[in-house]
Amino acid sequence: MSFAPDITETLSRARADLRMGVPVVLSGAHGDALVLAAETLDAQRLADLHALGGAPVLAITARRAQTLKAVAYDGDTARILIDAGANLAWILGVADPADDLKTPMKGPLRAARGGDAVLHRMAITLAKTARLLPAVVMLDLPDGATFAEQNHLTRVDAVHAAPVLAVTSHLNPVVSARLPMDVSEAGRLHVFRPEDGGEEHYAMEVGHPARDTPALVRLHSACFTGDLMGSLKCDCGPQLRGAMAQMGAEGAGVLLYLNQEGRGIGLANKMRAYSLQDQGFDTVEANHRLGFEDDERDFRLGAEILKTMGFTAVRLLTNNPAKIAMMEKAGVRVTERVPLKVGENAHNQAYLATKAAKSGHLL
Ligand SMILES: Nc1nc2c(ncn2[C@@H]2O[C@H](COP(=O)(O)OP(=O)(O)OP(=O)(O)O)[C@@H](O)[C@H]2O)c(=O)[nH]1
Ligand SMILES: [Zn+2]
Repeated sequence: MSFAPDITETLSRARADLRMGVPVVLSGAHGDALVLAAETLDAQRLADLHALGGAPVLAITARRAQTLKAVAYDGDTARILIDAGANLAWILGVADPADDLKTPMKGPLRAARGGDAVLHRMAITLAKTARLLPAVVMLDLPDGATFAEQNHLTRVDAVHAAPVLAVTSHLNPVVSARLPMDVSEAGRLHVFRPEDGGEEHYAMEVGHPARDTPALVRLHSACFTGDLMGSLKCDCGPQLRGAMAQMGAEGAGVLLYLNQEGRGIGLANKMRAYSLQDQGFDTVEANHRLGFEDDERDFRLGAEILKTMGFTAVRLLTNNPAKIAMMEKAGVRVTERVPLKVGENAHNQAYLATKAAKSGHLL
């Protein structure tokens, strides 16, 4: 018998630790490393890290490295060398593009070449899934197990973690209850909870959609600013209400409300992206400067919820062909794309044009 956390639970702990600024230890096939998220690093822990000696690096994505004109020897990842004199401001300056234009010269940045970046890549994935900036300070450890034990740190077995990080966590239905709404009095809200301790997602069932014919479905990604604040920078609010209205008018449908704020980068990072957009970058460039891909969402979880609810074919309300492709790949047939073109205004015209030009959205 063991009450010890399994690998999925240990990964969840590691994310929580990184968010708090507590280091974690990654143990791989060829060595161990101490990991700290750049965003939550403080001066004391940085001083402690320097005191350990060795050669710490700041692992960033190739996207961020490109902006900084650093060489990504590891393909999608770059290991930037941290000099003994590097202070917190320098590390944050490399990790966070907020002041790129004000203080463009952070380098020249030197990147590590030898060895591999398996643990670094995994640490960046952990930071991303913890909704932090994708930048982590790392130091090789001769004996990670002992170090973790002595310092009471979470230690992740990277070999076991890799396959877990590659798939979406299984979602369990938690509860559903009747929810009369303005678009339909016959509403039912279902809550789904992932096994990895991540954010819950919701399915809003409108009316009583049949399971044996394609249902009208919308996969909606959370947008606090658009859905709730009436932001004019995007079209999310009108899309949410438009989809609900259409389901109400047809008498049936399912709206999945997926908590993937900011195309999966979280609200804090989305606001960082907005700040870059105010400096003249478009929505895609802003994500790249932060070190993210254009779209970090995983729509497989939407497909999983639909299948759990008994839907195998849908009429999908979207302008995004990537959503259709992901649904089909995940085993949900899309029999029809139902366009959802609402909410264009003077503030979001350029944003919608960028999504059409760079992300393949249908106009
Ligand atoms: N990173 C980032 N996310 C944004 C920005 N503007 C809106 N978002 C997020 O983008 C997502 C919009 O998602 P959706 O409307 O579901 O998806 P879509 O890809 O636009 O596709 P359809 O609306 O289905 O055509 C939400 O998670 C928003 O929070 C932005 O400038 N940067
Ligand atoms: Zn939005």
